[in-house]
Amino acid sequence: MLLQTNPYLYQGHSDIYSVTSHVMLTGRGANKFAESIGITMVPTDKLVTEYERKEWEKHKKYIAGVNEEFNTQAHDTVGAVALDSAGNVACATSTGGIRNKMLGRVGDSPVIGCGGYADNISGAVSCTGHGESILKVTLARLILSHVEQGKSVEDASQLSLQHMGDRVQGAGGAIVVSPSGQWAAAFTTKRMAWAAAEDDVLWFGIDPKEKLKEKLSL
Ligand SMILES: NC(=O)C[C@H](N)C(=O)O
Repeated sequence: MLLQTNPYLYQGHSDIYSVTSHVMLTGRGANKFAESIGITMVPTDKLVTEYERKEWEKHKKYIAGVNEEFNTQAHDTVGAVALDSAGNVACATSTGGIRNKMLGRVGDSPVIGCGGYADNISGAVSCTGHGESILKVTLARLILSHVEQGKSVEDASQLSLQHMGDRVQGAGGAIVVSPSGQWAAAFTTKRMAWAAAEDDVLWFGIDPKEKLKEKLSL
């Protein structure tokens, strides 16, 4: 399913290599490509829920609202990072973006190195939070640069989120996994719902410093 006019990142799609060596398409070109590989097109209004329509009515002032909101609240981005038994890492980031954005706004989520990054040398990251801030500091790549310089995934995430707060006053969160299986879920927003499956244990949390665990029945 493709939201019309949304940027469509198709890196990793199995059909891409037979079509082009580009890694990102947007707008009309993305729609044409999606159609050509059989992705179902739906009208934009079919993706608008009643709840979101009401929230949009409430938050019509973009400039005043958006940064503060991201600095305090959790949002709707869904991210995943994974490591397989052969040592391959992967990331995925999907978002509804932000409310009341300008036509043409591109957030961090589809931009490589910002909303996500994966490299078998250093690991995989998926980010959430204030997109403009994440773009300015290239958050996903920044975290992995710290990992490449010897920091643990936990320290690398904390340092990078701290840097984003200091330099551009933006809040956010990240999940990270390294090729050796170290992982972290870090955030500077008030809350971030996260979970991690490691062997037969499920780790999860939502508030700062919360780290609960449950044995999985496999
Ligand atoms: N909920 C989010 O994380 C929003 C996303 N990062 C954006 O700014 O588009």
